[in-house]
Amino acid sequence: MCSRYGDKLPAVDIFVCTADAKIEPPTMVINTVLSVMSYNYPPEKLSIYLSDDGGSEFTFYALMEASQFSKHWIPFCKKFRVEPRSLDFLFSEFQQARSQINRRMKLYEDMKFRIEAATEKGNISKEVKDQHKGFLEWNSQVTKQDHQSIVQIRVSSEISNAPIILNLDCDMYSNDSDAIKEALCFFMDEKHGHKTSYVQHPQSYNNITKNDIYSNVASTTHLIELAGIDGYNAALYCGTGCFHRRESLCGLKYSENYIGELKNSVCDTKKDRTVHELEEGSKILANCSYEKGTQWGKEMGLMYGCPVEDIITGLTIQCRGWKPVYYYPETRKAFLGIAPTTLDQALVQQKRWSEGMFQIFLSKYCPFIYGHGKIKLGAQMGYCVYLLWAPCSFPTLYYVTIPSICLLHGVALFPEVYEPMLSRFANEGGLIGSSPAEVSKVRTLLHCRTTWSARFSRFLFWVIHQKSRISYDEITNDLCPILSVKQLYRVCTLYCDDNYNTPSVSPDVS
Ligand SMILES: O=c1ccn([C@@H]2O[C@H](COP(=O)(O)OP(=O)(O)O[C@H]3O[C@H](CO)[C@@H](O)[C@H](O)[C@H]3O)[C@@H](O)[C@H]2O)c(=O)[nH]1
Repeated sequence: MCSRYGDKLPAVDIFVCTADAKIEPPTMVINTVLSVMSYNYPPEKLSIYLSDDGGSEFTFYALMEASQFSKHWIPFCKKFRVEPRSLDFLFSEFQQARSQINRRMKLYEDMKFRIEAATEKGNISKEVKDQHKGFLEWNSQVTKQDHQSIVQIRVSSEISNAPIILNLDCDMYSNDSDAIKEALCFFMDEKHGHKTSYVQHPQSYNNITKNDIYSNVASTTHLIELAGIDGYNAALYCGTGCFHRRESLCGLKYSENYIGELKNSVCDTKKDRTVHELEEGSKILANCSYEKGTQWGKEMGLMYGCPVEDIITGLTIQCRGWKPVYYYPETRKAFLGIAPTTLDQALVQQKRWSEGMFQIFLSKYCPFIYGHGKIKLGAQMGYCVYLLWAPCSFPTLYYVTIPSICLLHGVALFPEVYEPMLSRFANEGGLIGSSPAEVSKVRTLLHCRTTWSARFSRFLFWVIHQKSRISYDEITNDLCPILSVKQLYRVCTLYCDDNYNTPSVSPDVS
């Protein structure tokens, strides 16, 4: 792609967001930042932003360390084509490559030690603080909830204004250094590229446990549901691992006249302004009060006011006429994150998601209302697979509890079999046309005083026999592995009473 488009490749802004230095350790955050800094992409076209809602000076310090470390790390990655470019992962997984990476590993471990020691102590030494004037922003009045502006999306419009934006959670590192180029293939497609608003990657994890009891792999979601909904041009925006077209994210409506040129823009304003001027200008934009009375959070940028702002944002973009793409690369996942591994983490996450999605269903953003006439019916229904997670928990709960309890207590799950039903089953089983003696045998079978499940099992066995016209011996010896009738047979023999003793001899069915 670089050789084909050369200088015409668009600039890309990458946003990593973090919120709490305790839950999201600064070393993890810089792992993500360093992994995206080392993309195989012209460095002058890449701008990386870290949004720290918690305003932690430890994260700031970690970034400062990372910027020093990157001078050793990025050239090394590019020279030896290291994959993936997440330090923690690489150093823990590829012990055999130690000799090659020993020097970087030592540098990294020293840096990690310094950052962790400062975080643990809750204090950054004066010596370190003197190295960067940024530390002056932190004083005794600064708290997690109330601090000066750090970075917001619209800030990048002041600084780099790239036409493509990648947004990432801080625990989601880049696992494929060519991911930007792959995503650009969609945006730069000559036929359909101009309609593409975003390219969403699945949310995959690198800490999947052996039994994956919280179902973090989510194969059904990733390989079937999201891919299926994409067939209706309605890829869901999942909040991370997503490449956006800046214009569509900032509220532009798609129209047939839209050319969709990805201008290699570096904001004009940047050229004549000093770093200090840019910084001051950005602070105004980043302040929460900037968006009061504007369309930010309503029509522009991410939609606020809902725990799953990403789903709503994706829906509104699609309703403005854009066609997003869901991309599941088969060879190498583009991003890997950290999945919840304990019950409380999993419950909190699932509860927040299902609550937030049900809120959307009940709000004016319900896809059947908001999306009516704007997106396809299949897409509206596809959204509801997720938006109705919360109420779907009731039937799910029923299916996992009630049948198990019934089976344990020998209670019938289905109504008792009675005469009109029998004729239907008999038809299915090929009994119609059988001799009266045969039919009578089945009747006896169904009405003998054993448990309901035994009767039903015996009946199934009979149906197989009738359908296939082969002997019981053949069924049990040859077809058991395929049809699993052996268990059925056992159940039959166990519950067989005097009225009917099929399993031992093959009845005459001629
Ligand atoms: O006030 C906040 C809260 C969270 N975050 C960051 O947002 C990301 C996701 O938050 P998290 O609490 O880890 O939520 P998850 O449930 O793991 O996130 C998934 O679900 C969210 C809601 O749909 C999406 O926003 C996320 O992108 C998606 O990964 C993390 O990097 C946080 O640091 C902030 O920047 N500010």
